[in-house]
Formats: sequence, structure tokens, C-alpha cells
Amino acid sequence: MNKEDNRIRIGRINYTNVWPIYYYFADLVPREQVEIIHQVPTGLNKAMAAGEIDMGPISSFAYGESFENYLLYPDLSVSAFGAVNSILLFHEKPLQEIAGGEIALPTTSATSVNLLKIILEKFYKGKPRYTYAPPILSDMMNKRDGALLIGDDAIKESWRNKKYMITDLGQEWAKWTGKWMSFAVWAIRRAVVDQQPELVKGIFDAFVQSKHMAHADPSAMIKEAKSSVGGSSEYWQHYFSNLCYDFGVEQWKGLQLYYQYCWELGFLPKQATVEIWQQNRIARVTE
Ligand SMILES: C=C(O[C@@H]1C=C(C(=O)O)C=C[C@H]1O)C(=O)O
Repeated sequence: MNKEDNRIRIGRINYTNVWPIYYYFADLVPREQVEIIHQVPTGLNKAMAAGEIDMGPISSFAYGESFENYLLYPDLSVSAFGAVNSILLFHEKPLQEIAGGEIALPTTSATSVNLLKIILEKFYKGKPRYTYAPPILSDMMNKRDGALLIGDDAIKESWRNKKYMITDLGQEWAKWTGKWMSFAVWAIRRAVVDQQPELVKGIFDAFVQSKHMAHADPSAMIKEAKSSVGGSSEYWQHYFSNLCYDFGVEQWKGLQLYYQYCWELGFLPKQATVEIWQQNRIARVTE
């Protein structure tokens, strides 16, 4: 809660990928009760862990790090089965040849950097050296074999790119596992669920309604994405309809496998369990 005015503090990833869930949201909740904080995923992950925000999308990896403190909303995520179009590795040589090389990772991401490590280390049996860098492709590729970008940074470079091979990590994950991948999940601090159950429910309903409204008629959202980020209407039509904003059994199964691999490879200290908020009941997801 914001100490001065008691508003609930809600994160928002400042990439286009979350637009459907927010596009109508502000009109559906009492404005005096919510404050929206825009940041890149790693910023939101840290703010949630520090108690500076109360709920919102975080990297699914960050949920795996702090799952004891959070519950997840059902029906809300940024997921894909196969290509995501905005989680992209740029590289000069085929993956087999760079799996032991130098890779630049963006400071904006937590889920996708660990997903890339799983792909290169577990699936391609490599052991690359990683360096973290701000998401600027030309700098990242300086003396490196590959660079990962996420969100709008990845989208814009995919439009400009004439130089590199591009690997979509969602596609790689589906190829090796046959599973869904959820990149962002909607977390709520457990204490907030206890303190503000009605508001937690109202906010959930508003997010879900925004998602349905944006899906039913995406034209205004597509027009705005085109004017503020660039690209064509066809691009955004495909981008939004290709991403999945639901969070159900298929997405949970994919995420459980991701957490298992993160644990096996030592990226997470414990195997995370997915616990879902259900109108004040808690459901633990098991396969
Ligand atoms: C689909 C995307 O997923 C994002 C990737 C994240 C990560 O790698 O930590 C976190 C949140 C998501 O917004 C994207 O960035 O385009």
C-alpha cells in the first residue's frame, strides 16, 4: 500500500506485450484506489521483492525466486506456445557453434536469460560465458557471439535486422520440450490478499475484462502501437493474437518444467510451486 493515501501499487511492464491486459484497465477500477508503476521486468521484480509495489506482472523466474511470498492470479500471463516474436537471440553463427562462446544478456530480463541458459547448456550441451549489458544490440554484439533482447527492444531490432540470424526462444523451448512457456505472471503479495481481499478481486476482474475487451476489438490498441512503437497494423494484429494472455493448466505445466530445469541447473535454489489465488482460496498446482 502507498503509505500516504492507501492506494494499491500495481506494476506495469513498459513493453507493448502487456497492452491487452492494461488497455481498458484504468477505466474499470476506482482511480483513487490504484497507482500504476511502469518499469522494465527486472525493475518490477526488484520492486515487488522490496515491497515497493503490491502486485502486477513479474518475470516468471522472479516468482520462482520468491514464490513463498506471492500468489499468482489465474487467467493472466504473457505466454506463448512456440514463437513469441519478442524474445530473440541475435547471432552470427548457428546455435551449435556459439553454445560455448560469448553471450550478452539484457539487464531487463530474468525469465528469458535463464531460458537461454537452459537452451544453450541443457539442450545444446554448451557452456557459454555470459555478460550482462543494457539492451543495445550494436554494443552487445561487440566481440560477442550472440545477444539476447526482449520486449520492444527485440521487436525493433527484428525490424531493422539484416545482419544476424535470429532465434526465437519460445520456438526453441517448444521444439525441445513440446510445452508452453510463460514469460510473465501476475503476482500478488500474500499480505495484500489478506489485507484487501475485495480490492484484489476487483482488480483481477478489471484485468480480465480489459483482456477480453482488447481481444474482442483490438483495433484501437493496434493503431496506438503502430503510432507509438512503429511497424504495421498487420504486425501488431499478428503479435497480439499470437501471444497468449491466459494462465491455465497448459501454461502451468510448461512453467513447472522450466522451474525444474532452473533448479537442476542451479539457477533457482528450490523447485518453485505455482500457487494460484482463487477468490480468496489458494490452489496449489500439481501435475
Ligand atoms: C514476451 C515477453 O516476455 C517478457 C520477458 C520477461 C523476462 O525475460 O524476464 C519478463 C516479462 C515479459 O514481459 C517480452 O518481453 O516480449
